Amino acid sequence: MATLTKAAVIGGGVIGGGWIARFAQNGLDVAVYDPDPQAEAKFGRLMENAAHAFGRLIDGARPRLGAIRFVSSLAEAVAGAEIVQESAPERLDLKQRILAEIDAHAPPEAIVASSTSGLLPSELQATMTRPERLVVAHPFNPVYLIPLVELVGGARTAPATIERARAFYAALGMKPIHIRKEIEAFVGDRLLEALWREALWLVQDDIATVEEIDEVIRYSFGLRWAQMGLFQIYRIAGGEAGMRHFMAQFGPCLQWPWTKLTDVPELTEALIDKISHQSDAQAAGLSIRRLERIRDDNLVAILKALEKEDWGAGALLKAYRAGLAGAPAATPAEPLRLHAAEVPEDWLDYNGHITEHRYLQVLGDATDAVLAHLGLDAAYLASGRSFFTVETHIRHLGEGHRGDRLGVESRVLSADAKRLHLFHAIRRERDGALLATGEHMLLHVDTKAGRAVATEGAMAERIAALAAAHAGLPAPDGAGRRVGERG
Ligand SMILES: NC(=O)C1=CN([C@@H]2O[C@H](COP(=O)(O)OP(=O)(O)OC[C@H]3O[C@@H](n4cnc5c(N)ncnc54)[C@H](O)[C@@H]3O)[C@@H](O)[C@H]2O)C=CC1
Ligand SMILES: C[N+](C)(C)CC(=O)CC(=O)[O-]
Repeated sequence: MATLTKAAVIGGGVIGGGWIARFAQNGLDVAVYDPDPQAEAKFGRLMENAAHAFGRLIDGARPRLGAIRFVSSLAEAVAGAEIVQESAPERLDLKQRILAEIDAHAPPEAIVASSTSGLLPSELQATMTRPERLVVAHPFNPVYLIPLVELVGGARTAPATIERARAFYAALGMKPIHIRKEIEAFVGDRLLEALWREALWLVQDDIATVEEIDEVIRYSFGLRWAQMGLFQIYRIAGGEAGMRHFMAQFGPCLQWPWTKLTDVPELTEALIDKISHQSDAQAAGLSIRRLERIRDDNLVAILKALEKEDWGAGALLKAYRAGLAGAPAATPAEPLRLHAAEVPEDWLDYNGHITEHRYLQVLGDATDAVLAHLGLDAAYLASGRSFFTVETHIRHLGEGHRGDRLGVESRVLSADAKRLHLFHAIRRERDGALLATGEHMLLHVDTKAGRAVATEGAMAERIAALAAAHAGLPAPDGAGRRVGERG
């Protein structure tokens, strides 16, 4: 479980958005400052992917979702924060200015972390009055799935800051690695850049296309790297004689040279055009959002496969999940917010509003999210138990339009051994308008016997805890209403 509870993220783009998701999914309340007026909407789309991925990765017990607030000033965001994650654009002058402002407004004991991909922490902390609390915490995209975070201290970083940061990121299911000496681009990006530089040469010299290079990687060493990295794989490639034999056999070719070494190809317009056109052809019409979903689903599958083998990033995932399962269940007296969706064109009817059955789709997905939250996962289904929805009442209260983001608040109205009575409110996120409610009765069933049976064990405990927490909330307007009733 997270060691801290209040975070601030400064800059909510690709990386800041990933941090917000990882923090909130681990129960931290997150305040965000980003001057872009579109930042919150962009984050909403990223969070949809992150929620989908986290739901698939952690299909059992999960921490409560922390609250996320976009605020209008940096000072407001960092007030009361225990960890501030700076994730603004990669410019030293800008970051120095932002870090000085964070330093002036954040509580003195807060950790100040920078997501920089390569700037030196000693330079970043130059404008800070409390430089000892600055640490580079360099993540990898998507932050909500990739575990590594490189921790790099500057000349004036306190060793205690590194240790606090290490404990904090580890508790989020991440793999913090302390890079002992500060160098530009640290370790991960040094390696990636060497490969990228060589790939640019190969494209420029018409040796291979963008797609062919990606195929070379994903059909060969890409498969090996996820589980054993570089050196251990080469050790095995040395045969029984191991690394010494490998070095003797392949060391000399470093001098031939096989590579263009460190020359950097000039990024001419022609080379940029060539790479962009080849990349467009490779994508074959798949949008960035679709590609993100494919990437995330594959990452989840790889992590889960490694988890079964108890190896590498999978062993880390296993330990993290065990920690979550062992942690006391956090069941605050507030509705669950587990499902969100954006209204696409094909959800609209001839009036230009969301058509009826799409409400049922959103409600059904929200019910699935609640069940997953309660522990309905593949293993539970395989054990021959599930839930069936046996009754539904939908009220249509407002009009949703294309592009609206919908968020669902879910409540347990009541539960007994076999029944689960749910109530969902679908709200438009922009203004909180209530568009529809759904009330549903579900039965817990033995799918082989085809009859309702009592829940048991962890499932029964989680339902009881949630029902007890929600029992303290005021009854939602419209719950139990019959069709045709007034008011
Ligand atoms: N994109 C990547 O693959 C990775 C990026 N990083 C690092 O993360 C940091 C952010 O990069 P991205 O998220 O990719 O960039 P981005 O461009 O997606 O996001 C940057 C965000 O910062 C906001 N911003 C601009 N000025 C600001 C200010 N004065 N105060 C607060 N926010 C401000 C922008 O509106 C934007 O939303 C950079 O330091 C980058 O090197 C680290 C790992 C991977
Ligand atoms: C391209 N990049 C240097 C910003 C990449 C990273 O920093 C890490 C990553 O996610 O590959």
